[in-house]
Amino acid sequence: MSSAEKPLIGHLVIVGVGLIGGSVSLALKKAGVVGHVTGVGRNRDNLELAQRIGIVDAWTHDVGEAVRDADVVLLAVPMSAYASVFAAMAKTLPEHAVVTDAGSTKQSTIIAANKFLPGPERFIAAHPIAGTEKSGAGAAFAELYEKRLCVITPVGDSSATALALVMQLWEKTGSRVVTMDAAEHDDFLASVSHLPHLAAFALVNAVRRQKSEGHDPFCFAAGGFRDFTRIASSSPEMWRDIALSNRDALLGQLDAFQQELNGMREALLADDADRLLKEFSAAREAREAWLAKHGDGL
Ligand SMILES: NC(=O)c1ccc[n+]([C@@H]2O[C@H](COP(=O)([O-])OP(=O)(O)OC[C@H]3O[C@@H](n4cnc5c(N)ncnc54)[C@H](O)[C@@H]3O)[C@@H](O)[C@H]2O)c1
Ligand SMILES: O=C(O)C(=O)C[C@]1(C(=O)O)C=C[C@@H](O)C=C1
Repeated sequence: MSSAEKPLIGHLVIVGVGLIGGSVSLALKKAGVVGHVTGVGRNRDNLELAQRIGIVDAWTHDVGEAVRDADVVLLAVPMSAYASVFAAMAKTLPEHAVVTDAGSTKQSTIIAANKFLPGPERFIAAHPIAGTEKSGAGAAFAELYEKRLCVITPVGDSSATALALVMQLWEKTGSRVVTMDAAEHDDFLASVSHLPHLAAFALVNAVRRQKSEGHDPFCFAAGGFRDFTRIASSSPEMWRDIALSNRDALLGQLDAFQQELNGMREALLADDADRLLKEFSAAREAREAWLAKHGDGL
């Protein structure tokens, strides 16, 4: 970007400068499409770190002040913080400013925007389907979204200009943008993201509860346990919020998963080798097909 050129986004305000918000800033800076980035958060140490490592150019604890001359505002906070963040920016958000987010569930964010944001038509909900089990600005990296999907869930009265800008923003992070209905998004993510996290937390707890004196099953855990449970190292607060904000879809997925486990239990109880083999083979085939098609991200 030459000094005479106007960047795609003059002033970007990121509320929640953690893994996700920090990585958006690093990616957009790397792409040369953002002028000035202000970070908003609660934790001083995290914000100072974010400035030191070049994620933000300035920071504040005050959402209302930060958005006063924003062009784009990105929410990358836990799901339970949306209502208070939207309410805090309501009075000072300039009319031209566009708002997007990175929350893991989409219906709840649209409901919060409709309730608390003036001009909710300039809120374009988004979800980059990329992450790690780590949290905070120190975990952010510019390449997180490269070759990953970003789902955008516009609604009927979404502003066309806001939608175009938000699509460009996410494309500039390196992701492939797809648009989808918010309810459909929440149903899909309940099965391929939220259920696996609950299953990982539950599995670690099941093993943890088996611990007794002189007998620690964790001593014998290796690659299988490590691969299955990496995501159980994720932020408990973040996952509490995601689970509650997609409660109904997740309850449906838990029921379906329990049925699968019951089927395997029955087969085992009945020494039904054929049924076990059939179930294991079908799962392996489905996973291999997924890896072949989407294993590199898209
Ligand atoms: N981690 C992932 O893999 C992943 C992937 C995609 C989307 N998401 C979603 O992105 C969002 C952020 O996740 P993350 O992994 O970056 O979490 P994070 O914990 O790394 O960062 C969140 C930041 O928000 C700050 N914060 C909390 N409440 C706030 C408030 N009221 N006002 C301002 N700042 C506040 C925290 O201090 C923290 O710095 C969540 O909604 C999450 O569901 C996460
Ligand atoms: O790779 C991880 O650690 C993740 O959990 C990332 C992951 C997921 O794939 O479930 C988690 C939450 C999101 O909203 C999107 C992506």
